[in-house]
Amino acid sequence: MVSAPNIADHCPVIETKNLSVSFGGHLAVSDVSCCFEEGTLTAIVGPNGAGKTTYFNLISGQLKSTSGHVFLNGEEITQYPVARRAQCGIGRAFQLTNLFPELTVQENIRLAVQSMAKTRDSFLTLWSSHTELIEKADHFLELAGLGQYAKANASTLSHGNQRKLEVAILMALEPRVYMFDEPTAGMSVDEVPIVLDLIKRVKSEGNKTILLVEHKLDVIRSLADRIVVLNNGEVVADGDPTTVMASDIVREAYLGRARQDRVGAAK
Ligand SMILES: Nc1ncnc2c1ncn2[C@@H]1O[C@H](COP(=O)(O)OP(=O)(O)OP(=O)(O)O)[C@@H](O)[C@H]1O
Repeated sequence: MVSAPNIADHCPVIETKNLSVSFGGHLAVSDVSCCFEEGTLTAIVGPNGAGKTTYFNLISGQLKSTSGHVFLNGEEITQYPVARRAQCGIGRAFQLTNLFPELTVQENIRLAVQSMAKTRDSFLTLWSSHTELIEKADHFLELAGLGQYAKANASTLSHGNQRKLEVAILMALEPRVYMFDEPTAGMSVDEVPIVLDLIKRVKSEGNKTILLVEHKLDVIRSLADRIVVLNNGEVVADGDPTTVMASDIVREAYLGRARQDRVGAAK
């Protein structure tokens, strides 16, 4: 067993050490060691099949690693199941699987607020603070720009509004680590800014650690403090966005830009 990082010196919020998983001999994530600090937003990028979602699954607990370790605030959580990791503060927005489609938008958020309150308070306190719970749910509802849909069933919302609701639910759960997997996928151009603003709002709290799997360069540019590039399950670049995006190998192979730029310049 690998010893936990030295908490006295410095302790990243999330750390993966030599993390690997293979599927029938295919190494989908290969020996990935990365630290993610409080107050930062890291974009995990790479071509299709690079291992981004698999790496996310290993951190949030959906998948068990073949080898390696995951730490949260210095505590080893490698063997913890998903629910325990969530209780410890890892929050992940799935592609709409977190929603209760037959409940209203307001009820969906209220459930999240309520589950947070339950972990903190007794039922007696809960009962007396019922109004406070609703007010808090409405606060997240408004933040997500979903006020007008409060009484609508979640299943009746557009895809974009369902994604917003998902982010609002995640915010209501107040995790320490936010994991977003392509949060704007399938959204119309005018819906994207609301989700980006929500993520910026989380970021502005300054004490959250945000991981984002994303393909869209403009989204990465507007949000990321750091980019980690995966290819064939391995980290091939890691650094500040300007440096990583300017790197030829990354632009050409993983972001698909260098060739386009050259073609554009030659015209
Ligand atoms: N449950 C699984 N069983 C077998 N192979 C898997 C499984 N999950 C992922 N893989 C394989 O692992 C590799 C990494 O997949 P992953 O979904 O993590 O890539 P990705 O970078 O998220 O890709 P994309 O950008 O297309 O979503 C791929 O080759 C994929 O086929």
